[in-house]
Formats: sequence, C-alpha cells, structure tokens
Amino acid sequence: MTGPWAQWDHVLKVDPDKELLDDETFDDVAATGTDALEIGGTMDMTSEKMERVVDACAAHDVPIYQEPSNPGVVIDHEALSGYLVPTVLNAGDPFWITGAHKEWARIDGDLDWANTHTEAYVVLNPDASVAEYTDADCDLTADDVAAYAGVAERMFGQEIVYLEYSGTYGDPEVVAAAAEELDDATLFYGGGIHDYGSAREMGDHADTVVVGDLLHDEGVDAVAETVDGAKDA
Ligand SMILES: CC(C)=CCC/C(C)=C/CC/C(C)=C/CC/C(C)=C/COP(=O)(O)OP(=O)(O)O
Ligand SMILES: O=P(O)(O)OC[C@@H](O)CO
Ligand SMILES: [Mg+2]
Repeated sequence: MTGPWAQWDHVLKVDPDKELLDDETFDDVAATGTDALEIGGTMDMTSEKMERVVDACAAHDVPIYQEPSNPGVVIDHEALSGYLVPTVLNAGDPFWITGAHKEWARIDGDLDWANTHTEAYVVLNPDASVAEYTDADCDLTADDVAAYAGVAERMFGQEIVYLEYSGTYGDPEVVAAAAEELDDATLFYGGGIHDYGSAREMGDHADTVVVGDLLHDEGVDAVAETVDGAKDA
C-alpha cells in the first residue's frame, strides 16, 4: 500500500501559531504550486488555531493534512484529507514514539484509522523546539540515520520517513545516506529550505521537500521558488 505522498515533491507546512506575511492570504498559499498542505507546529498549538487555518484553506484543491503535535489538538474537519501523525524514532521519551498515540486511541475510542498515517521522524537539529520537546538524541552519524530509515521501513513498515532539521539547513550527505537505504518508503526532508537551490539540492536526495518557516518569514513568492526547485530535482 502506498499513499498520495508518493507523488509529492513539495509539502508546505503551515504553522497555525504564526502569521502569514503582511497582506498575503491563504488563496496565495494555495497558489504556490505545493502538492499538499500540512498544518502543524510544536509550540503553543491549540485546536482553535488549527481549525482557523483549515477553515481558511478549505476552499482550495490542494490536499490538507493535519500534523498534530499532541492528541489534544486533533480536529475533525471535512476539509482534511487525513492525519499525518509523527512518531519520533530518536525521541528520549517513549511518549513521543508510541505513548501519545496510545493515549490518543484510548481517549478518542473512535479514531479515523483509514485516514490516519504515521511519519517516522528522525529529529536532527538539537536547537529546534521539537528536539527539546521530545528529548531527541540528535548526535547521529549518517550511518545512524540510514539505519533508522531502514528500521522504519523494514521492521516497522513505515511509509514515510521524515528527516527533520526544522529551523536549519541539514547535511545533504545524511539525506543521501537515508535515501540510499530506502526501497519503498517516501523520504521527507524538512529544515531551512529557503530558495530554489536549497530545495533542488535536498530534492535530489529526498522524495519530498517540506518547507515551513519560509512561508511565515519571506512569503509565498519565496515558497513558489522552492516548489520549482523541488519539482526540477
Ligand atoms: C499521537 C498524536 C495525535 C500526536 C503526537 C505526535 C508526536 C509524537 C509529536 C512529537 C513531534 C512533534 C512535536 C511534531 C510536530 C511537527 C513539527 C516537528 C513541527 C516543527 O516544529 P518546530 O519548528 O521545532 O517548532 P516551532 O516552529 O513551533 O517552534
Ligand atoms: O521550518 P523549516 O525550517 O522550513 O522546516 C520545515 C519542517 O520540517 C518543520 O517541521
Ligand atoms: Mg518551525
């Protein structure tokens, strides 16, 4: 089985805790050419903020996925194509590997399993909120990261492996090593993509390039350039 992400070159991650630039709108966001919108962030997330962004994006054709950072922010919204739920392979606290997921299933009792998918994260920037939040061990070599990727795909049947450098541009050799290890899973790369060249460089190794902060810091034209870079890779 494989999901729609197998066709994605570019994902735009919208952080509901951050503003769009000046007079930009979610119409402009949808027009960047990205293949999918992922709605989520680590800090200060609430279901109300999630709801507001999904409402604003709902009128467009771009598929929208929620990426919840904890069970309390999950929303039920007809505009959502589904849920991309992180599991952090190198988390220091097992709560972020399976614990939160167990709690979610226990509390909800009626999960939309058919539209719920996991992303096997390897968190690699020790300064990112997500690294602190999950107490991730980011002191990893390219071989370590490749081994995590192999374990995710072959032992745990993960369809998405996500190398997360959130906030900083990562090491293309690490991304290449993980890519080399994978046969079937889709490799997401996220972190510090800021222009055509960086999107193209990471897109040469990863299947899918994820862009986040750039939307909030530089705006939709800068994001559109990264779409071009990811598509040309
Ligand atoms: C089981 C459910 C429903 C949720 C738990 C899901 C898990 C394990 C989350 C832990 C990892 C996490 C917080 C993922 C959120 C997505 C993410 C990495 C966003 C980027 O975060 P940063 O860029 O570090 O944070 P800010 O931009 O908010 O500072
Ligand atoms: O914000 P940036 O650094 O673009 O990272 C994108 C994404 O991987 C964050 O979860
Ligand atoms: Mg961020």
